[in-house]
Amino acid sequence: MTENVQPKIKVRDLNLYYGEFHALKNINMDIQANKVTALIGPSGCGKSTFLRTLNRMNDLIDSCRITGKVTVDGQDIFSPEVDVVNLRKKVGMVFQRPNPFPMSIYDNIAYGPRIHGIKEKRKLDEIVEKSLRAAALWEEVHDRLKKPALGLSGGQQQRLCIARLLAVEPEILLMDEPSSALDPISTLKIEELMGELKENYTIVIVTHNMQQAARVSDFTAFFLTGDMVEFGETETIFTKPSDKRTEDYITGRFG
Ligand SMILES: Nc1ncnc2c1ncn2[C@@H]1O[C@H](COP(=O)(O)OP(=O)(O)OP(=O)(O)O)[C@@H](O)[C@H]1O
Repeated sequence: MTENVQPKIKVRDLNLYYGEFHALKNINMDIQANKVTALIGPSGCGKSTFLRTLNRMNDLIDSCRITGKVTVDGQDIFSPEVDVVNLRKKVGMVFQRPNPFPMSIYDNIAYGPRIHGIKEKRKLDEIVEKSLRAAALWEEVHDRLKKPALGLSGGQQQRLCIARLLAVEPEILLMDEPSSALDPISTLKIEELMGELKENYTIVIVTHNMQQAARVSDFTAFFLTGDMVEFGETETIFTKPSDKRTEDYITGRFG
């Protein structure tokens, strides 16, 4: 069956500079909806920089300059009409270290919806439950919602951060090494969760862990010193890469 769907994100001739330093070189990529796309490559190759470009987090860095085009659902994200707050609501991000707010589990999840004007308790209760269920955390925390989020384990905190993100109804989830600070069981839970979430969201993940990329992703992009060397279906990248540098990296010859 041939899929002929519009990519959720299109990246065209993207270049990014930190001052004089050319950190991303002419990147072109189509990111498909309801799939997991993994970004792999050795340290410093530009994976996080690329991920942060997708919701304009690099705007916060003064020396950063970008050329080229990124569209989300056909809309140019660098266009002056784009409201960055709305963009980041639609394209949310989970970081390497879980970063819950120092407040209750409930208030962490309700925080975003409250900012967006939802005040009614019944509605907030509903969002909190739905988000925690979607992040596979509800069963573990439903009887302690008013307890501090910082009392949760690292793995639970990371799923809480995912739930917090889901509460503002994003469409795209950017995950920057979301399990690198977690133990193997928590890592497995996050990986299982990604499999469930992709039914409703488009996921882009940076990972150092090649087994993880192979397990969770549908598509993989291999970066090297700011170039995107190869991009394709994960199975192909891991079994028959077309570039020798990809092969050397995935077989552990460097990086
Ligand atoms: N704010 C910044 N200012 C200047 N240079 C930066 C900045 N952020 C990143 N860089 C440089 O850009 C390059 C790409 O960094 P980036 O963090 O995107 O790589 P990465 O592949 O995610 O690395 P890692 O796997 O180690 O996190 C590196 O050489 C890095 O030193």
